[in-house]
This record gives sequence, C-alpha cells and structure tokens, in this order.
Amino acid sequence: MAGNGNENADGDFSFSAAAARDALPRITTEKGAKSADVCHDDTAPRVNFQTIDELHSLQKKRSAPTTPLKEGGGVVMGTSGPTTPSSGETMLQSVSASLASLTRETGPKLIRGDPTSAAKVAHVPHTPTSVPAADVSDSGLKFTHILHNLSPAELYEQAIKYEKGSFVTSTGALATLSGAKTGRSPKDKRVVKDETTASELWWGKGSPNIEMDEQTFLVNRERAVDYLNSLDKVFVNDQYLNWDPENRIKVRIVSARAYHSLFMHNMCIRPTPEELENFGTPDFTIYNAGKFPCNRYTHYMTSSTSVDINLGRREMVILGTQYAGEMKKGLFGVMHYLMPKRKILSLHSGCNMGKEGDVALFFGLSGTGKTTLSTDHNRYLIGDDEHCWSDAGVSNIEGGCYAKCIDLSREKEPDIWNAIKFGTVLENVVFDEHTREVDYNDKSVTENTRAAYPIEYIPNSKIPCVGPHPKNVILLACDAFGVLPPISKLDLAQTMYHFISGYTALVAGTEEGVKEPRATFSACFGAAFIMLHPTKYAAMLAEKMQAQGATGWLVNTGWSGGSYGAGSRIKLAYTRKIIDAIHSGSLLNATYHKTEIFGLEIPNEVEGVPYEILEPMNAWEDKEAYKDTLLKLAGLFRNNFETFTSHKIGDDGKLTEEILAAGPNF
Ligand SMILES: Nc1ncnc2c1ncn2[C@@H]1O[C@H](COP(=O)(O)OP(=O)(O)OP(=O)(O)O)[C@@H](O)[C@H]1O
Ligand SMILES: O=C([O-])CC(=O)C(=O)O
Ligand SMILES: [Ca+2]
Ligand SMILES: [Mn+2]
Repeated sequence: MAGNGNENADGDFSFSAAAARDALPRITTEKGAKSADVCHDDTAPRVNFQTIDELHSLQKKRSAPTTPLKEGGGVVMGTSGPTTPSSGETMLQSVSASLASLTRETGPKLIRGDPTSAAKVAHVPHTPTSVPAADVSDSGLKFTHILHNLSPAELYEQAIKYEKGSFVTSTGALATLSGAKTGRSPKDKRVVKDETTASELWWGKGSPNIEMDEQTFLVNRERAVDYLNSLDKVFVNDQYLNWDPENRIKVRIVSARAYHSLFMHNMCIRPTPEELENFGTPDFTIYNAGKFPCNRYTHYMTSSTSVDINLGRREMVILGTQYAGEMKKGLFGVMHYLMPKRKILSLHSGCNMGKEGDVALFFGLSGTGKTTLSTDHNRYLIGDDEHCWSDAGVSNIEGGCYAKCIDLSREKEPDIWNAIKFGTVLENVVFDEHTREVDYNDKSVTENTRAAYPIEYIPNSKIPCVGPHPKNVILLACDAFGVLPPISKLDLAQTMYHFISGYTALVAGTEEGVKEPRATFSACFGAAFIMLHPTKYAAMLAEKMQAQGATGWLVNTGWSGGSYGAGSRIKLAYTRKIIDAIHSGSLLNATYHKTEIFGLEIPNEVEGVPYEILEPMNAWEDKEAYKDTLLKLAGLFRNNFETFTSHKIGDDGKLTEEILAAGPNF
C-alpha cells in the first residue's frame, strides 16, 4: 500500500486515502476516454513539434530574399551554375565572379548562409564545374559561406558570436572596436595611374592621389581575394549610392566582419527586396580584407596598411585597416570622379531643407559641424556628409549618417542621441561593463568615437533624400585661433576663395596644457576625397551658385574671445541661432560692417546671439594679441593659396581675378 501515507503505526502522521480523494478530483485514465477529458499540464492548444529541433525549426519563418538561409541549407555555387539559375543562384554566381582569383579561371565555391548550418548544406547537390585538372587546388576544393545582405539583427548575432569587442549597449546599439586604426589613413591611400587617369586626375603637390601602377594593384587585389576566400564565411552587401535615381551607382562590399557589413548597411542606400532580386552586376566593388596586412615588400607600400582605388577596374582593395570609414570615404572618392563626368558636382557637405523647401548646404572639414548643424529639429535632413548637386537639385549620396560622439549630450543634440538605438553601430566607445551605459566623454580608446545609423533614424529626415537647388551655402570653419567672426556674409568670389582654401584649425592634441591650434587647409573642404583638380569643382560650384542666386556664408564654429586655451568654443546654442537666422532670411536684410584684412561682412545684430561675440576683436581682452593672431592666420591663408594662383577657375577670367583678390589683404 505504498504511497497512502497512513502506514505509520504510531499514527504520528496519517491521512486517509479517502480524504485525499475528497480533496482532489479523481483522474480518469481509462482507455477510450474522450480526449477532452484527458488532463493536460496546461491549457495551451496542441503543438506541432515532437522534438526540440522541430521546435527550433518552427521559430524561423521564411522571409524576403534579404534573409540568407533557404530552408534546409543554401545553394552551392561555383562560377558555372545550372542553366536557369534562380535569383539566389544568380547572386552566388555574381559573387563567385567577384571573388575569382585573377590567375584561376573559376571563382570560389560558395554557399549561402552561416557555416554553422553546414551539416544541412552539405547535402545540397553541387553541379560540378569544369575545372581543368591542373587547376585543382585546396582553395578550389573548399567552400566559402556567403552572408548576403543580412539584416541588422542577423549581423548583431554574427558580431556578438564571433567578433571580440562587440556588445549591445543599454540603448540597443552595437558597440564595436575598429582595431588598431581608429581613423582613416590618408597616407596609405593609393590610386592607380593608367593612361586615362594620368591626364584626368589631380596628381602631385597637394593632391591626395598617391599613384600606384596596375600591376601592384593586382598584387594587392589578389592578396585580399585570397585572404577573403580562405575564410569560412564572408559578408557581401549589395547596395546603392546616390538618391538621384538617374545617377544611382550599384556597389558591392565584400568584407570579413559583421561590423563592416552593418556599417555599410547603415551608410549606403538599402535596396528593397525586389531591387535586390534584380541587382545584377555591381558598378563598383570593395574588397575589404582589412584584418590582413599588405605586404611591405610590395612596390609602393610604405606601411602595412593600403587602401587602393582602381577606377578602370571599378574596384577598391583594403588591407591592414579595419576602420570602416575607409569604405565610406573610398566610395566618396569614386563619386568625386564619376559624377563630374556627368556634369554633377559632388560635395563634402551636409544638407537640409526648411518647411518652405529652402535648401542649405553645410561644407566643412571633419569636426566642424556638418552633422551637428544639418541635424536640426526644425528642418528636414537630406544628408549629413556627402551630396550631389545636379541640374535637378541636390541628392544625398548615402543612406545613413556618421556622427561624432565625443561629449555627445542628450540636451544639445537630442536627435543624434535618440538615433543611437538598435541597428546603430557605435565605434570605439567606452561603456559600463554591467549596465552597458555609454560614457560619451570617455576618450580611452580614441577621441574619434562615432555612431553610424540609417538616415531614417532622424525623425524629420527627408526620404527620398533629394531636394531642390540650394538657397544658402554655409562654409563651416572651426577656428581655434578665435579670430574669424562667428558669422559673415560672403560674395561669390569670397565663397570660392574660402571653398578652395578649405580652412579649419583644430587643436593638435588633447593632452594637458595649452597647445597651439594647427591650421588645416583642405581644398573643397575635402581634399582627401577629391579626384580632380580643386578648381574643377570650384568652377562648377560657382556656376551653380550664380545660376541659382545662392548666398554664401562663413560660420566659425570654433573659438571666441581668444585662441584655444584663452578663449572658449562658441556655444552650440549660439551657432544654432546664427544658422536659424540664415535659414529664415533675416540675415539677408541685416546691416553689415566689413572687417579689416579678411574683408568679411559681419552683421550688426543676430537674434539670440550676444552682440559682443559677433565682432571677434570685441570678445578679445588683449587687442594686440588679437591683431597679431589675425595677421598670422592671414599669412597662413596666403601661403596656402599660392599653389592655386596660377589656375584659371572656369571660363570666366574675371571671376578668377576676383577670387584671387578675395583673400586677406595686408
Ligand atoms: N558651436 C558649435 N557648432 C558646431 N559644433 C559644435 C559647436 N560646439 C561644439 N561642437 C561639437 O563639435 C562637433 C562637430 O562634429 P560633427 O560630427 O558635426 O562634424 P562633421 O563636420 O560632421 O565631421 P565629419 O566630416 O568628420 O563627420 C560635435 O561633437 C559638436 O557637438
Ligand atoms: O571619414 C571619416 O572618418 C569621417 C568623416 O566623415 C570625415 O573625416 O570627413
Ligand atoms: Ca559628419
Ligand atoms: Mn565627412
């Protein structure tokens, strides 16, 4: 009678079976009882799985073609596929061709999907390729898994599983490390000089285009391709550049890291599933083998990093740097070549539009405020960094923004703050190990911490990212000397003079003690990215501004009341008021006075901005020091412009003379 609990003879504890029966209804277990009477351990309906594997297989629903895995594995593909390939197979054929070694006839054997699903994939029949026996090699026998246009969620999983230093922050962003390089490496950039580019591009003093020959490019390309093919899996992004549908460029990015794939997913224009189905052959391909160095014994290599552009082959190779910005800015360089050929001006500028359709461009070097000031809660954001200006108006080149995060605050930059959420890549930031809250003031890894997010993360972004012709052209300079006025109006010649000069002055280091500001002159506010001589872009800008009657402005987002160390950076709130006054048109009707030396027109009043700071000299206590510093800066401008004095700008000889006269006078 085991289990009845009443066997204890001394009766210390006992309950009767009958009492138990009274408390609990009797369970019917007789055969033939109706199923409704059978007791279940919960009230949920019956399930469709018998095993844990079946349960897991139910969890994932098949989706649009952007998702990599076909159920039960992938399609295996060498360069020669079945006679009527499906769109997935066409993609694999195309990627296999992209990854083909230049010395072997066929591309690698590719499988769609993550290698962890390899067991299933292995069962998929493979159409044998007709590889000559002599070409059989270990690399020819192996498979590479292709992770094609993964979604952000899938890329998060890949990063967190396989890339050290990947974490989800408290707001859902993906924190990543870019490795040894936390910024671009302009000295390691090479451009292939061939018969065409020798005459087309800007070479020599001041040019960012350091030459390399075709043969050396192929050596680096082969190195990158062999490295990528040696991996178990590579990421492939097929995306677009330029929101102007008539001048859209198809780009393919092959990379080894989920970080790179998610970065480009955010920064380039994302195709719809239909567009991806019909993507076809890319116009330009990046091979990002940044985890692998270049070979320093290779001709032209001066370090273990090499970023190589071949315009003829429409390819870019990255070796020895994992900083994702190289891809973004490499493609920008390509646009600076392709677009002017179509009479379209490419611009290193932010761009936004008011409710009335008034468009403003924000030019400026890195850190001067393009992203900060174009992200304006009262205006539509067209883009923060790279644009085209065609006969039809402006268009953003990119599909995302790349904001500096150092000292980011919710109060001062709420829209950027709120964009740092699920899907956003956060580079090189420091966070609390437990709460995963980011400390935006922490420069332990680098000062150049960055967030890359899709443009639609900004609430008032203008999708599609196009707009009419600009009304205002704002040149931003962060003048750490503190002598340029916070706002001045420019005539056309002055606008061109400052556009070609491309001035900013940042503070050299962030170490203790006062450091001398260092002036930077970068033609067209982006010499690192331009391909043609600066005067070609300047001539186009002059022509467009003239035709549209656009007004030029110079805005100093840097120091006031003294140079770095003595003065302080102009409050962002004041700069925003200045920008508001430009947009509203109120500054067009203001009264002005002209400054000495630079001949800049300063408004006598700007709503919401203290009068004392409008005229820089007023804000300096030591007037002599102000004059000396102003003269010093004027000298730097003059020296820099010397290389341009022998160049004609456009067909208009008069404008060239005016531009030369628009510089400082002393
Ligand atoms: N008065 C000001 N105006 C603009 N920005 C300011 C001002 N004061 C401080 N800042 C800070 O300066 C930085 C400007 O960086 P921003 O990201 O806008 O540069 P950017 O021109 O977009 O550069 P990049 O081309 O490298 O992306 C921001 O961190 C911003 O908070
Ligand atoms: O390219 C980068 O790393 C960031 C950027 O926008 C610039 O420097 O202009
Ligand atoms: Ca920016
Ligand atoms: Mn930029």
